[in-house]
Amino acid sequence: MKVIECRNLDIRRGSCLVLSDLNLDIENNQFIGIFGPNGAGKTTFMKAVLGVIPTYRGYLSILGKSAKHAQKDIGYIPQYRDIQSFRLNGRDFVASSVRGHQWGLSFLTKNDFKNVDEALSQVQARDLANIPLNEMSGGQRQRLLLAQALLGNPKILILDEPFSNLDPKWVKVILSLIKEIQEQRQLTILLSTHDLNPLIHVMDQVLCIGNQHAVLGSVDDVMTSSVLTKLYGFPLQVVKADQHIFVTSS
Ligand SMILES: Nc1ncnc2c1ncn2[C@@H]1O[C@H](COP(=O)(O)OP(=O)(O)OP(=O)(O)O)[C@@H](O)[C@H]1O
Repeated sequence: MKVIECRNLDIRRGSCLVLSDLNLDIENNQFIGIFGPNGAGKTTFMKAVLGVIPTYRGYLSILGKSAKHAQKDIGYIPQYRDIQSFRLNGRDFVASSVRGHQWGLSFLTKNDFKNVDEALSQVQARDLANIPLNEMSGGQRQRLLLAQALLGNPKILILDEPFSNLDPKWVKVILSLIKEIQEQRQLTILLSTHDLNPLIHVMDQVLCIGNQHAVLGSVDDVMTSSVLTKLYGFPLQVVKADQHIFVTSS
């Protein structure tokens, strides 16, 4: 089943054409790593899928619906969400997004709290329920953001650079958690990153975005010197060694 379908899609931010003539299909239960230079349009693409940026031309279908109508099927962790200074404890923080589509604090039912506790269990964070956010590590807060994204049983998870502030050990921990949840719930995952190496054994395909274009395929097909040189707009070399990928401009 097609989860995301783009046909001749153009996406603009203001007067700038960020993505042009995008054609791609993403199937159900796929883990997609999104890669590309700064400012290429990774966040823009993810926000178009989320239905918060309008598309300019072409066709975009999410789970057979318009992006706006599919919003309830998507869990999202935005880039740079700084929750460090929040005075809430872990459980209240996750609970605060139970009715994410409503303004202000809302009354939560017993069933809502049951769902919050299930989400905390799923990300192995029951022990964080009563701890204030400002006393947690970055990796612990990342678990709570993941718990929030899982509320409402989404079919798609969009994670915008979820590892940017984590050390390699925490990247591994959070990534295994995401993979486990994906397999259990048969989710489609879009995860953007500037380092694909931790994802190599976890993702099904790479979506590389650059120079207004995007290429979707296996790591072997996409992470090549010729594809990256085209998308980055200057000569790049890709070296694969010891199950790692090195991208270099020399
Ligand atoms: N709110 C906005 N209004 C106008 N242009 C924007 C806006 N946000 C981003 N842009 C532009 O859209 C382009 C794509 O930005 P985007 O944030 O999607 O890139 P990215 O690939 O996610 O970058 P990074 O890896 O640095 O996070 C950039 O040229 C950026 O300047």
